[in-house]
Amino acid sequence: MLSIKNIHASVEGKQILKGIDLEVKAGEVHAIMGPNGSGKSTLASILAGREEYEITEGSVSFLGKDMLELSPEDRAREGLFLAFQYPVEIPGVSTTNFIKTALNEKRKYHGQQPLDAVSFLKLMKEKMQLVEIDKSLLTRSINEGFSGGEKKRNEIFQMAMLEPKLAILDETDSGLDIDALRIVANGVNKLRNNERAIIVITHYQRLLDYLQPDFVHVLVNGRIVKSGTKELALELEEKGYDFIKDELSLAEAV
Ligand SMILES: Nc1ncnc2c1ncn2[C@@H]1O[C@H](COP(=O)(O)OP(=O)(O)OP(=O)(O)O)[C@@H](O)[C@H]1O
Repeated sequence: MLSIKNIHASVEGKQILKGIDLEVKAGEVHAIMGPNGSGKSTLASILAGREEYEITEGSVSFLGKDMLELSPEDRAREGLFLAFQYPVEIPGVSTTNFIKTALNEKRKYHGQQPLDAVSFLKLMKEKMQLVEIDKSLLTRSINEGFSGGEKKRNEIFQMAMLEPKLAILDETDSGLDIDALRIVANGVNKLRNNERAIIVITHYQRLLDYLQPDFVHVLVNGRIVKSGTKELALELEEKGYDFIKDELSLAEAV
């Protein structure tokens, strides 16, 4: 599904990613954790194709294609979805219209007819139940005046509607109350299947309790310095990042 090899990236001349390697297969859920400022969102941004990030070395293949050669729009049409850490407000555009346009663009790219109004509404209804989102939010301008939790739930609703091959959730758990966290995590779990991969960027073990990732990676200072199973997240919760930094300094000294 996704193969990241030796990615180096910089922004405004500052090197942030210093050699990332990551292999993600269909059906897998990967969690990326790491201290503030270590480069987690930057990794998500370069995968989505944000232009201010310069990739200075390395390659990314997505579904067998050279991802870095694709425009951000084509990456989305190919099946990439990014749930933003800070979802943007788009005044004057309702979530419903936004999703309808995105969905039909994707269908057109894959040679399919636009979804008719009845099928679209049926799909909306089904997915609304999945993420337990209030109908009134969908007719309002995207994210305008939404609470932090509503914005995050709206991101997962968009994911449910667009049915991506690869979803990257950047701190989707931040700002959620305990019930909303459970609802969002359950929504994500329902969207798991053998043909879809999910990368979750998070600071909190609690989300991973619900999601049960297959792999956990720790990103420190622009590199993945440790990978493991979900037990690694428990160890991090207990010991903090210092033990990894200590291991790193020991390895460097040796
Ligand atoms: N557009 C930008 N302009 C300048 N610096 C940037 C930009 N984007 C990221 N950086 C810098 O890159 C570094 C990594 O930031 P990034 O947001 O990727 O970290 P993160 O691991 O996601 O952090 P957090 O856990 O706090 O969200 C930080 O020092 C940040 O200030």
